[in-house]
Amino acid sequence: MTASIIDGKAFAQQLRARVAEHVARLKRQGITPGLAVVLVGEDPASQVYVRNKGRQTVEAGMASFEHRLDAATSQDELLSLIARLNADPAVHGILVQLPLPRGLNAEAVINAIDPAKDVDGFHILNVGRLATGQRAMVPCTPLGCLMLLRDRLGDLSGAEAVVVGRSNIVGKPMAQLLLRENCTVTIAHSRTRDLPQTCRRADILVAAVGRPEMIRGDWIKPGATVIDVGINRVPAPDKGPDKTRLVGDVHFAEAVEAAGAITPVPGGVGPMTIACLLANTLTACCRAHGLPEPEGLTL
Ligand SMILES: NC(=O)C1=CN([C@@H]2O[C@H](COP(=O)(O)OP(=O)(O)OC[C@H]3O[C@@H](n4cnc5c(N)ncnc54)[C@H](OP(=O)(O)O)[C@@H]3O)[C@@H](O)[C@H]2O)C=CC1
Ligand SMILES: Nc1nc(=O)c2c([nH]1)NC[C@@H]1CN(c3ccc(C(=O)N[C@@H](CCC(=O)O)C(=O)O)cc3)C=[N+]21
Repeated sequence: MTASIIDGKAFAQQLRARVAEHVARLKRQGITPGLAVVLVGEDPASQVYVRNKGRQTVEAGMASFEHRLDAATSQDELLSLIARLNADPAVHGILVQLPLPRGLNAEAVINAIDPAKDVDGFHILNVGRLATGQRAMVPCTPLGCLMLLRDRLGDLSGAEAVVVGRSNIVGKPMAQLLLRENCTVTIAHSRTRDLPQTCRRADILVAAVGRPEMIRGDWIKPGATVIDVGINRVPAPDKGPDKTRLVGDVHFAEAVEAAGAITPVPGGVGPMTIACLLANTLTACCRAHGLPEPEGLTL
């Protein structure tokens, strides 16, 4: 069996177009959704993401506010920027790019964000709301994965879902969303005793590990739907000296022979993350103005 390739790039483009339509309607009412992105330090990968986010925010018709701070920024300086953004009515969404440089306390910074503007869904209040089934801001990457899964499979009820990875930004919220969808959810991690055998149970396998091509073809149940969240830059000597390419956490060439459907890297989950960030910003803006929320853009 050869898997169908889930085109996250095309799905994300459609989602951004729908967001842009709603934004245009809001602007005719005199409201412009605004997203503030805070980047501390000079991590090259983060700079690329932040630039992409800013560009796509503007393309959707929203206002983009970029704050680039020196790596030596103190916790107090960062917290006072967050306080200003919380108070700014033109800012409906705030994203602090992670990881933060050493010396800064990410937990404290995230929990200082107004939960209503927490478009990453990382604030403890949004985490708790998601876990208890209350209306929350849902983390962008898991939300994007869920949209792809629903589009492909429809009702997920009763499916065996295995999430490899238990980070606060991907693995745990992904597991919460799958549980909400009535999947039977297993969360695997570095202490899982028999990872290959655990993965073989999965009708839905989500890989968020950060280890290039770790998940092999024979770990995949025939016909399973595989969502590869991993973004790993590895050397590509075939392309020339010093060249690199992106690979996921799943060994794509092997997995494509076993799975029913699979997301590629790049062009899978990554573009969905940014599209969901824009959707969350739109949702936050509508909530802030007491307007009805556009349908189908969040849970
Ligand atoms: N496409 C996108 O939009 C995004 C992609 N990413 C990518 O997703 C990947 C995961 O990101 P993130 O969740 O932040 O990563 P973290 O490093 O925070 O978490 C990795 C998780 O994988 C587990 N793990 C590590 N090694 C193994 C192993 N050998 N076997 C089983 N489990 C293992 C860890 O287990 P333990 O807890 O026991 O240490 C941990 O729970 C990365 O490649 C990242 O770049 C991240 C965010 C967005
Ligand atoms: N507060 C915070 N929120 C995040 O959501 C967040 C973060 N910090 N820190 C880093 C991770 C990573 N992340 C990605 C977003 C888009 C792509 C993406 O667009 N990827 C493209 C390729 C990009 C490329 O070519 O480098 C793709 O997969 O097709 C990837 C990864 C968001 N993250």
